[in-house]
Amino acid sequence: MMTIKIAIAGSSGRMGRMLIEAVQAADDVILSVALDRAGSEAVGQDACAHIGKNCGVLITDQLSALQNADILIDFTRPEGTLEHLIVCQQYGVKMIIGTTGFDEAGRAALEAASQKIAIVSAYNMSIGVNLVFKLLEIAAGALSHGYDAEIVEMHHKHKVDAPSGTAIAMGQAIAKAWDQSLNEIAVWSREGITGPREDGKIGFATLRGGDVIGDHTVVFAGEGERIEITHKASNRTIYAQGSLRAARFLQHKATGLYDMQEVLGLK
Ligand SMILES: NC(=O)C1=CN([C@@H]2O[C@H](COP(=O)(O)OP(=O)(O)OC[C@H]3O[C@@H](n4cnc5c(N)ncnc54)[C@H](OP(=O)(O)O)[C@@H]3O)[C@@H](O)[C@H]2O)C=CC1
Ligand SMILES: O=C(O)C1=N[C@H](C(=O)O)C[C@H](O)C1
Repeated sequence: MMTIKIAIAGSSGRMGRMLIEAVQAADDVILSVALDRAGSEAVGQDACAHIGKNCGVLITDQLSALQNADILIDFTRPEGTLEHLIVCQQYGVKMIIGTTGFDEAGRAALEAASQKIAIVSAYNMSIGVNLVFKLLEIAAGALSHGYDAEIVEMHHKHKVDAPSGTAIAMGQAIAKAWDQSLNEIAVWSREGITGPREDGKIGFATLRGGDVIGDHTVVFAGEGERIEITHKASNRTIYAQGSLRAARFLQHKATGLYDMQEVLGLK
């Protein structure tokens, strides 16, 4: 069994810490690089300090350290991920990207880079949410007439993007089943005298507060009944474990852009 050398970006972030812990606990991966951005107080500290361990990998802001990794796992911000993407192409380092909030140009950059390196990019790395995407395909296919789709998500108060990447991906799954483009039929928020709801639209509602890790509900509301499909995360370890599955999957890929459905064999 080959040990995969893992680099982690945003090492002192909520997901970065969780990923370091997961890498430490697994026996087929090893932490070789821990990155944080220049100016972060974490730079120079041992990457495992938050779990009361000394793993001998110091957090660095030097992206050239990436040449010591096989795969970078990146849960940061779009601008950070896009910077890392350039360096990963330079050194032939594969990427697992959990960062949300990319615009069209950002997504195009990932697509272009995937001709040089293998990338898994997914707005949600958990098995549960990826299974929900499948359920949504079935539900939306069966409920394409006479049902209104609404997506409600709630996250912790530190989250900076809205709606969540997962909510957008859920909308995309429904729109695809309806043979539509999400941008054409999404109602991203509502306020004031909105008029009656139009048929065929997908509505989004965003809640932020406290320490909620990630709740998503899709409602299909019809005359006389309502179907609700909900996923609630209670621990970030689901995203870290999904990322490690993606790392094992990427071991056998040289180039290409993949999602978690492909990693989990759900496509
Ligand atoms: N796909 C999935 O399954 C999941 C995706 N996410 C996504 O992951 C991302 C991170 O979430 P979370 O860990 O909660 O966020 P945090 O804010 O806790 O952590 C972000 C980390 O990235 C660093 N960072 C911020 N900007 C940059 C930059 N420009 N360059 C390099 N590093 C940077 C931060 O450093 P500093 O503190 O110095 O700013 C911090 O260490 C979000 O986009 C979130 O939506 C989250 C959970 C699951
Ligand atoms: O920022 C978060 O925390 C999360 N972000 C992802 C998203 O935007 O969908 C995934 C998960 O919901 C947690």
